[in-house]
Amino acid sequence: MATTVTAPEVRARKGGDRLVMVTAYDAPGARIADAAGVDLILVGDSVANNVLGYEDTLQVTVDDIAHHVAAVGRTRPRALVVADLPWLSYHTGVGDAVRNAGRLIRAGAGAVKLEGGRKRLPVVEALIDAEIPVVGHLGLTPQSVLAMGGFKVQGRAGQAVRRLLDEALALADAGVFALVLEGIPDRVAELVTDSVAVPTIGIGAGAACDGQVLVFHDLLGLGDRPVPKFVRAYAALGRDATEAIARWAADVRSGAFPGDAESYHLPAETARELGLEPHPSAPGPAEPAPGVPSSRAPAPTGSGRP
Ligand SMILES: Nc1nc(=O)c2c([nH]1)NC[C@@H]1CN(c3ccc(C(=O)N[C@@H](CCC(=O)O)C(=O)O)cc3)CN21
Ligand SMILES: CC(C)C(=O)C(=O)O
Ligand SMILES: [Mg+2]
Repeated sequence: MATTVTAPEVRARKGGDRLVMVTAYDAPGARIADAAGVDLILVGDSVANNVLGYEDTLQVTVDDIAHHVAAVGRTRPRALVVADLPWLSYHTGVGDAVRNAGRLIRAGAGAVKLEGGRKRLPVVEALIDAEIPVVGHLGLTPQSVLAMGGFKVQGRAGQAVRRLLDEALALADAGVFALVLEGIPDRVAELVTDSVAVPTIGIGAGAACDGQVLVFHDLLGLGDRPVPKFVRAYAALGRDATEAIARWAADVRSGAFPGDAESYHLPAETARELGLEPHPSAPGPAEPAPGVPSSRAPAPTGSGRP
């Protein structure tokens, strides 16, 4: 069994092999991501948009995230599971923040992520004091959507760039083991990456970061709306899934589904006892005594598939 990726191992990847992080919100998503060999799985508060049908991430609660973290954690992935601290779970005091983060760790996370810079330093320090590894998140921070006036690229003006760099340095100083940079110009992310001692993980932050993160549904083409500019879709699973269900629906309506192969058959003996025609691919004698060898039924003639 491969061992789990740890926060110190992620920290040590600064300037080394690029880090790969993807969101996952449930067990099948986590298994798919882990089988692909990603380093980190993010149980993002973007579960709000991508799974729960909300317009923004402000609607999800610690209960919601814990529920999804538990599903991901049950798959025992090799990747490090990072849980987003949702909006208002760390804004009401350091004690609340530690208790809420602790719930996500007990639900199965190996680290937590929170949004914001200098004003989050007391919380970051308290979490680290409580032995909880923390990932920072700067730039386009979706929990600030109302304050930002929309999902807008950040760090475009000189003063904003200087502030971003200062906040990144302060978070790294406080002890975050990685820093997500979202929705900032590539040159700004490069400046931050070259300045901080911890790995940067970019999303809409250009190619210079120490790693990249994307949302599962965006990467796989599972979303229901246009994706941001920074997404590259490597599959069209939403389209494929709709086509598959439509083909099945047509087979149901035409009677082509289910076929023989998808049906159970009466044992020949029972059929005869009831005066019915035995099915050509019927199994042998009904319910043979355990351990008593029975003559095998003839192999099914057709696969039952078109
Ligand atoms: N499916 C999904 N993907 C994400 O990347 C994502 C979520 N959901 N939900 C939470 C946040 C919200 N995010 C978003 C949402 C929209 C834009 C967006 O439309 N950006 C504009 C930028 C406009 C500008 O300021 O230049 C774009 O056109 O890309 C960006 C990030 C990122 N996160
Ligand atoms: C976009 C990533 C970084 C995130 O925070 C999320 O998916 O919730
Ligand atoms: Mg998030």
